[in-house]
Amino acid sequence: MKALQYLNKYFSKYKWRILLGLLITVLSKLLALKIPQIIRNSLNTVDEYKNGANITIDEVKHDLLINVLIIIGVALLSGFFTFLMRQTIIVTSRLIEFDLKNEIYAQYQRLSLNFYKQNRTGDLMNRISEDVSKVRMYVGPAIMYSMNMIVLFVVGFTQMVQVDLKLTLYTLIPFPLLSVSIFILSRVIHKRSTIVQQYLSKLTTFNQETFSGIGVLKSYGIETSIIRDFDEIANESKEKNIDLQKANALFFPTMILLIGISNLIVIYVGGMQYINNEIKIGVVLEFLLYVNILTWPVAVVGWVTSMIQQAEASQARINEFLDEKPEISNTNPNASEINGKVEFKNVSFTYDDTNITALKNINLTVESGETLAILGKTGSGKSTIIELVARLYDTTEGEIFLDDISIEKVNLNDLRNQIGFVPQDPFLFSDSIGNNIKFGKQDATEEEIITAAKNADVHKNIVEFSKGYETVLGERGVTLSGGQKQRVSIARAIIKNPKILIFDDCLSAVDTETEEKILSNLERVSKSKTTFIISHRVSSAKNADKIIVLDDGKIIQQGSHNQLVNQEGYYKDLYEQQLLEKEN
Ligand SMILES: Nc1ncnc2c1ncn2[C@@H]1O[C@H](COP(=O)(O)OP(=O)(O)OP(=O)(O)O)[C@@H](O)[C@H]1O
Repeated sequence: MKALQYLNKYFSKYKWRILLGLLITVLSKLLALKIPQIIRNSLNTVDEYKNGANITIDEVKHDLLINVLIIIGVALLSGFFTFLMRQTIIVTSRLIEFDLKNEIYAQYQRLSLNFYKQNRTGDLMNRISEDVSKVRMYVGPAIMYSMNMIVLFVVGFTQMVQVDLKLTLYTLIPFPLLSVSIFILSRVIHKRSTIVQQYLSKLTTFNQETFSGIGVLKSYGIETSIIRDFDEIANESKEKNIDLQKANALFFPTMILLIGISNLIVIYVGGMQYINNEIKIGVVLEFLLYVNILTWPVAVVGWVTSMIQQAEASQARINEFLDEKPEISNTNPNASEINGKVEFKNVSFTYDDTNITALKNINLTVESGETLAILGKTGSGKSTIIELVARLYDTTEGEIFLDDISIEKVNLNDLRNQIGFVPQDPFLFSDSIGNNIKFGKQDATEEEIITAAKNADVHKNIVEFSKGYETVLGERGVTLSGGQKQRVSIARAIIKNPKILIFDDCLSAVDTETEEKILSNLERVSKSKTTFIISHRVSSAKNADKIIVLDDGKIIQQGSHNQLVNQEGYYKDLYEQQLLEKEN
């Protein structure tokens, strides 16, 4: 129950609703437990009349009629209270479910990029949907049925004792046995439901990955082997579910058996007591009704216990993510003015998960408004440099300064707001092209969207679609080519009008002619902005104020285009090779 303590703050938030629910439950059960007493009195009256008591048949009929009317009234009122009980407690559980989902979602947004690299999307989705549903079963139905059970037991037991202590004790003989079986079975259920939950996550992750990579799967023609893999996981998941169901299924027969024994005890012991004139006949019927009223709450004990066990397992999984501290966090609550001068001083960086040192003792300065081009072989550390500028990671050694202030002391929101980032593999949302561009500036006008698209040289393509900027992209919409995606993504960065622009190899999918056009537009747009261009082409780098060449995380060359083409090395070789390709 430790993990579930996390929910106490929500119980405290909705305490009045829950208390009202509790009050209504007490009232409803008090009324339900009146019925056995009324029936006992009716039967006793009939029995007394039969045994020659001083009472007329009309008085008996009148008594019975009144009792029938009271029973109908009590049943109706008890039903109404039961309705209200569901309305208060189940509605509260939906409110807590809503709050918890929002809390998890907000935490997901806070967590750093590294967290997403270490955890699978399917797992993240499972915790916010499946696990939260399991927790809701605890805060709603489980609590409602527990309250129900406690009230019925406390009130029912008190009434039984008041009527006859000896018969009560006999009736309750099977109950200790019941508690022990519930304890043993609930432990088994807890273990098995944790395993079932893990398999569910595994299945969701598997599905999510296969659907995202469906193009690759089909092009490699490995559908059959994927179906086999799915079948294997689904089969294991099924086996674990069957194991859980076996334990669940044992509950009801155990309960029914023990309740049946109680009924037999009431008939036998109560019958004997009646013969010995210790009790009246109505009491036997009253006790049989009590046992049957208590049957339902006892029978659901198993179900409730398993709901609580599953909720405990799910909440523990949720807490794991809620307790996660974002690796990158804002340390400066005050606004930061950003001009765009970036300086790396002895910066080294090692990725935690792979232990790869991607950058080794980097020193460089990019003045505000300057353009830096970064070249180098694949895996040489180019993307890592700009990931550090955007503070997606913090340096392992050395320091990065933004306008002469340590980047870790700059307000993180202001930093990110002043960066227009075009990643290597652009991501577009399943929304219209216009909205995808507007993502960079929510209040952008139509004119601004068009200008940005023109600067990214994608306007012509967009207007060719019948719905123009309203064209919906994604799963059920139009699929853009790699080059078009890159250019929409560039338009999204430009429209933001940030102080720092970052282009991570984002012209790789366009031809050299389009590249030239975009670059000359960018030169105009990015005039007063600090710009980072990562590329494998000299054509993208040649106009930059500074160029650096990386190799294995180290800067091996730096200077302007003119300086580097006159220097033996990677840049000159690349330049000559690409010149040759162009001529051919
Ligand atoms: N998220 C990550 N976790 C662990 N290692 C990483 C991660 N990202 C990159 N690396 C490793 O760091 C090194 C530098 O990668 P980086 O992406 O910076 O290279 P790059 O020069 O941009 O390559 P490319 O031109 O292929 O994009 C590589 O060895 C890479 O495998």
